[in-house]
Amino acid sequence: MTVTARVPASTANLGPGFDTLGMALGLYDEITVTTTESGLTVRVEGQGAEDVPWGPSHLVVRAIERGLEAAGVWAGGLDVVCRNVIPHSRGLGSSASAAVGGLAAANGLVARLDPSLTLSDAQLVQLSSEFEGHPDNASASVLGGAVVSWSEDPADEVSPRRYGAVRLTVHPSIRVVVLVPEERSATAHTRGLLPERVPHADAAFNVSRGALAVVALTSRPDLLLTATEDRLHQGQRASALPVTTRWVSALRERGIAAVVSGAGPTVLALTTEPFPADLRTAAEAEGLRVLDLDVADGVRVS
Ligand SMILES: Nc1ncnc2c1ncn2[C@@H]1O[C@H](COP(=O)(O)OP(=O)(O)O)[C@@H](O)[C@H]1O
Ligand SMILES: N[C@@H](CCOP(=O)(O)O)C(=O)O
Repeated sequence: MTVTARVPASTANLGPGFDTLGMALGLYDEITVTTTESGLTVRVEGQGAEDVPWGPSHLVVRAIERGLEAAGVWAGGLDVVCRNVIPHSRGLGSSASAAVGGLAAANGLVARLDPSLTLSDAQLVQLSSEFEGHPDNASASVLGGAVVSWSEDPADEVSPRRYGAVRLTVHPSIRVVVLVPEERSATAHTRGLLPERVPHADAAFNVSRGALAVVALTSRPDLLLTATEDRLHQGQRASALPVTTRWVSALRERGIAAVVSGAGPTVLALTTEPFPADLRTAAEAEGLRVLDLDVADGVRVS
């Protein structure tokens, strides 16, 4: 049996929605899994091929195994081929896409073996968020569109944290542009820069902007600039992301709703107009890749 999962990248936070809002983006990794008699073979092409392990500790392999285990299915052996397009450690959710892609591929195998065991989207959101830790990225790659995600504290010490998400339909006039630097930034590192506590006024500020972001994304794109303001994470991470911070400010000064994509360093710009040619030229001259992307649907398996 062979299945292929095509999984989109994602952008998390969208400014104020720290660990909550996300959006699936039209850059895709493809994972092809074939069941074999025994053993494991892994081949990786494209982004990260030289960096990730080609064996049982590979994120995609671990996610496939987790998906099979969750469905109660066992495979004698696996051949896994990853064709990666999503850049790693740039704030485009590559690790969440790897988790979602592996789980979805496993689910494709399960569906062929016994359709009654197939995992639902809600289970995929739960498993991928548990697995990777960022429900804003993971649920966007599962469900597509923009998402509001949440988590609930476990009832006891042995139960897992519970995750949920709903999909929002993004207003058709919203265009997405990302500015992707060459330099990497590990999410774990920039999360470490965040303070334990935040002032109440800043929390209230982000509550208003986060709620407004849902309105702006779905029906009032004219509110995007205000709706993408944030006081909870971007300023706190700025020292680790000087180029990103400069570009976010420069775009916002031109009236473009720009934010740090996930934990950075990519810049996400949401516009209703074509991205200004002078800014594109200037960003490219600094070595940033400027990509116009579609808002994507969720992971698909064939
Ligand atoms: N497709 C993949 N296959 C295997 N490992 C991956 C894949 N994508 C990401 N990873 C792992 O996740 C790390 C990046 O995760 P992270 O720092 O959260 O950044 P990102 O914003 O890209 O998710 C990579 O260095 C790599 O170890
Ligand atoms: N909400 C998380 C999102 C991390 O996204 P990534 O694409 O940078 O891994 C955070 O801001 O830490």
